[in-house]
Amino acid sequence: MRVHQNERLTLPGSVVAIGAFDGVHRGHQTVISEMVRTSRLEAVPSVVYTFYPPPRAYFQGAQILTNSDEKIQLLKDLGVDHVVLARFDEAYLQRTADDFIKELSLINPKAVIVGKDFRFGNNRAGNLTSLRGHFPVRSMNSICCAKGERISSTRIRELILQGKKEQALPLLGWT
Ligand SMILES: Cc1cc2nc3c(=O)[nH]c(=O)nc-3n(C[C@H](O)[C@H](O)[C@H](O)COP(=O)(O)O)c2cc1C
Ligand SMILES: Nc1ncnc2c1ncn2[C@@H]1O[C@H](COP(=O)(O)OP(=O)(O)OP(=O)(O)O)[C@@H](O)[C@H]1O
Repeated sequence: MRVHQNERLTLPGSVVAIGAFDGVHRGHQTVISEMVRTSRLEAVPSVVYTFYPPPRAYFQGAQILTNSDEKIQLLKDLGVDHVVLARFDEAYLQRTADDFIKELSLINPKAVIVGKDFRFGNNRAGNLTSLRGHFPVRSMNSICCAKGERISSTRIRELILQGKKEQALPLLGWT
């Protein structure tokens, strides 16, 4: 697996999943495994485009579940070919939705996998509709825990803050 920081990745074809992926929890693992499977079917490399620090940590001071090294190792274990680790800072936030679309165009995605409420670009101007104007976009159904709740980094952070680590660990699902 190759990690790209502060450099533009260029590929003739790819399948890409975009998101914070903080904790690389069981929901993320399902999304990424499915993305890797699709990339193999399409015979193109798999790419995870992620941010560090996670946007929620940057904006809301949320606890970070995995530092960048831990996140990279977990992504490697899932069979990902390339990780773009965008440094999420004041300069990055200035990039427009068009800038982001241009950057994604460099990897010629055959599929872009994002959450249903994904926003991108300065002032969160880009959304699923604008992304769909340029690439085939997919969202996955929610992976839920045994109690039926959607697994999320936010839920796991809450459990850890409440001292319920024994409930958080199965949601992270690291083995
Ligand atoms: C190029 C780029 C610029 C962004 N600029 C802003 C911004 O100005 N304000 C903001 O609240 N979020 C900004 N974001 C963050 C997104 O709103 C969002 O948190 C991020 O894409 C992570 O998606 P996720 O929440 O689905 O994991 C930007 C994201 C990207 C990719
Ligand atoms: N439980 C889940 N089931 C299916 N897909 C998920 C699940 N959790 C996250 N994803 C997907 O993983 C990608 C990255 O999501 P993100 O990092 O925003 O996760 P999150 O756990 O919802 O984070 P947060 O709670 O901090 O908002 C998105 O495509 C999102 O839809």
